[in-house]
Order: sequence, then structure tokens, then C-alpha cells
Amino acid sequence: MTSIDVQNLTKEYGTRRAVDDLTFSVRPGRVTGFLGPNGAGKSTTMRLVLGLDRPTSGTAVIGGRPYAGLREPLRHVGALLDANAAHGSRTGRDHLRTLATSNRIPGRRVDEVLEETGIAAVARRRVRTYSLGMRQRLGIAAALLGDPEVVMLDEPSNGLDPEGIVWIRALLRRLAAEGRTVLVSSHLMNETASFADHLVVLGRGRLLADTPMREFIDTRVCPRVRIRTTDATALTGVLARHGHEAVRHEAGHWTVDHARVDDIGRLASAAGVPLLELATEEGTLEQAYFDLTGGEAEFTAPSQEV
Ligand SMILES: Nc1ncnc2c1ncn2[C@@H]1O[C@H](COP(=O)(O)OP(=O)(O)OP(=O)(O)O)[C@@H](O)[C@H]1O
Repeated sequence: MTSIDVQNLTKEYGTRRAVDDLTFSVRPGRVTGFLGPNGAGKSTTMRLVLGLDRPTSGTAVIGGRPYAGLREPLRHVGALLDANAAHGSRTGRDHLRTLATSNRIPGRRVDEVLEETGIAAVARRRVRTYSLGMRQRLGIAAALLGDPEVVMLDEPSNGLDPEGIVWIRALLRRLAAEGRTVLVSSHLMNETASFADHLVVLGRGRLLADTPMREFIDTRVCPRVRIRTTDATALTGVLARHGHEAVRHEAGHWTVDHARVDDIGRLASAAGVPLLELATEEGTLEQAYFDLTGGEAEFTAPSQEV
């Protein structure tokens, strides 16, 4: 099985260090989400792995070999970096046929990936007439063309409609279940949470985290208990007597940190507090991500009151 291995990778553009001594591996059989604020170095890292740029120092290899050393690379690595990579004057089908021919990929794969990505109906139209979502699907079709063991996608959900978002989620899960190595960058935290098993997070070119997703969330965000009641005074009273602090939210519900739903339920029941809702609120990837990357963003808008 084929891993992507990045070792002490550094890339400088003039005096700017886009990638700073990065070391991590992307393993087969799982989807690895690649996260980080704008300018963190995700695309640069992907370009270095694909041999589209030369590192200042360090190495990036696929199955132990640099991309440039792979024969018929599309049969090993499929990548989507830029949805506008296809020539606008070509049809989608011709674009894929050219890629297939130069990588000795059987012609039937062109029709298969056109079907799989849902663009068979527009395959004979020129790419310049495609919407962003159609271009994105064409880029994904190109990535899948060689039936590769390694798939790298830079923001694949960009421009996709709701049906497309559901489709890409299932596709990524399937590729990983087939034992492929799947690296996907995204700025959409809910999306990433829905497909990733593992996360690699960058900030200002450096590695901030390389952990299973569940662990990433659980170590940063404590789950809390969420409660709705018709008698807030009784609720806060009984909780305070047992050392719990309840926090009121604008929507009308309460939350209690560092508590278990069973304990809070028993206390409320024993005190006769009427409950409309009692649930565990798991931490989200978004909360954990902000906890880690606060201060790592290079470009931020002034904060706004929510
Ligand atoms: N060709 C280039 N010449 C000069 N600087 C570059 C070049 N490519 C990238 N950079 C710089 O390298 C840094 C990392 O950029 P990169 O595009 O890799 O980040 P990213 O994490 O993919 O960001 P985004 O989420 O915005 O796509 C940025 O500061 C960017 O301006």
C-alpha cells in the first residue's frame, strides 16, 4: 500500500517561508483532512508532493519515490489542485481522452469516470461553457481516471451543489474503504468532519496537528450537557447546590460543562425540575479547530459580535 511521506519539507518564496520543516505521513485506508488558515501552506505542500514545485529543502515521496520518478503518474496518483486546469476550448471528454492516452489508460475509463462524476451529459460541451461545479467534477474525473492508489484533492467541494456535496462525501469514504490513500484539503469544517478519519493541520507553514479526528476534537473541546426547562430557578438552584454551573444561552437553553448527562438527569429528576430537553453536546471540529489555530491565521477580519 502506498503512503505519502513528507520529511523536513521546506519551501521558501524569496524571504517568505510557505512550508516550514514539515514532517508527516498520509496513510492508506483512511481519509486525511488537510486543514489550516488561508496561506498556511496546504496547496504549496500538495504542489511539492506532485513535483510541480521544487522544495528548498526536505523531501516529499509517494510510495517511497518522488512523483517525478513515477512512470505514467496518473495510474498511481490522482490530484485535483485547480478546477480551471482543463483547456477551455476542449470538450470535457477530449480533455480526459488526452490525459488517458498520455498515461496509457484504457479509453473506457473516460466514460466510466464521466458517469461516476455525473458529467456524462455535458461531456461533449467545451469546458469554457462549464459552471464551476462542472469544472470541479471534471477535475475529480481526471483525478480518478487512472484508478490511482493515491488521491489528493484541494477543496473538492468548492462550487458543488448540495447533491454534489453528498456525492463527494460518499466518494471519499469509498476510496478510503478500498484501501486508497486520500488527502483532502478543505475550509469547511462540517464537511471535513463528515468524511475525515484523520487530520493534518498546518499554521504558517508548520505542522500543528497530525491526529485521528476524534482525538483532535476530544482533547480540545469538552462535551457538555444541554438542558431546556420551564423552571430555570429550580434548575440552577439544584445544579449550584451540587457544584455545577449552568450557563444560559440566548436560544433559551442551558449548558453545563464538565458534566455527564446521567448525573444531571438524576439531580433534576430528584429535585422535581421539569425538563423539556436533556442531551450531551459533543464538541465539534469547528470548535477544536479554532481552539488550535487561534493566532495562527495570517489574514483575519476584525472580530464581530455574534
Ligand atoms: N508562487 C508563489 N510565489 C510566492 N508566494 C507564494 C507562491 N505560492 C504560494 N505562496 C505563498 O505561500 C504561502 C502558502 O500559500 P498556500 O497557497 O500554500 O496556502 P494554503 O494553505 O493553500 O492557503 P488557502 O487556504 O488560502 O488556499 C502564502 O503566504 C502564499 O502567499
